[in-house]
Amino acid sequence: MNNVRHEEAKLSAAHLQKAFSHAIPETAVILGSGLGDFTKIVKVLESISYGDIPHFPQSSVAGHKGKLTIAEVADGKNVLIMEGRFHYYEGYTPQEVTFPIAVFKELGIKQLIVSNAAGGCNPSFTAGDIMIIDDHINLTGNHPLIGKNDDACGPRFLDQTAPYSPRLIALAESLATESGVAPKKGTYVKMTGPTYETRAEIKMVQSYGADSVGMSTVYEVIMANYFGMEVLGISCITNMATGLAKTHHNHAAVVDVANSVSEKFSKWVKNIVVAL
Ligand SMILES: O=P(O)(O)O[C@@H]1C[C@H](O)[C@@H](CO)O1
Ligand code: HPA
Repeated sequence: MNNVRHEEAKLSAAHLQKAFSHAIPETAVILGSGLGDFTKIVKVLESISYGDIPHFPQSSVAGHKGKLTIAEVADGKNVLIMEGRFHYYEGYTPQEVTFPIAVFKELGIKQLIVSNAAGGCNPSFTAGDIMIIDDHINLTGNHPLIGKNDDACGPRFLDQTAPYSPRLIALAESLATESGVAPKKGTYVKMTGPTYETRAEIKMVQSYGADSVGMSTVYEVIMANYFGMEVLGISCITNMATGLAKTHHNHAAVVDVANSVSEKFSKWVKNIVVAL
């Protein structure tokens, strides 16, 4: 089996190009759990439900709306927004999780801003912090590029020296203060979920250098790297990770904290998109 569902991605992209009345922007944003309020500070132009896009998977997680939206961030500057993503723990294969990225490639997306809700593993963090992802660890035991490689799509052996664009990180940092954020920077570890981690697992990932831990993002970033997109990754630290937190975890609390930082996160991301 091919690692990229190229023909299906082409069909989805062709459908979207016809269905959207606006031109497809060059920048896309994936909104993590509870970060959907980004659409409230931009001018939404039009949306298409995932269910109406051929071959697209469906979102099943609270805090993930399940539509693809074109919005205006400034005069003449639009962005494509994925309101909800797909997770490995939902039963999707890594190829299904990253299918939207293959569609983005067909749509001509050049920059991808990917966000998530995550647990903080770095003891200097607190819930409500925002972290620029500057590296990641894939601890899932699976990988979206496994399968027969089509060299026309991307290389068989993909370099991962800088999965997150130094240019976009510098841009995000330069716009932080005026956007009202003081971002941390660090390494995001992707576990499969759907359980939150045990105390021992968090000790293990801390020893690996993890600053945040979550259940998404990395497959999407690998696929975007494969297609040569520039990637910016942002974790919203919704809770301190297991063993560092004073309370037990639950998804409603994760979404609540993400909602509470959503305003400054959104302002920052909007400023970044405008500056691109
Ligand atoms: O989609 P993201 O990574 O933002 O969502 C996180 C990980 C799980 O889906 C969920 C756990 O609360 O939030
Ligand atoms: N662990 C994994 N995923 C998460 C967490 C966490 O503590 N918080 C939000 N998403």
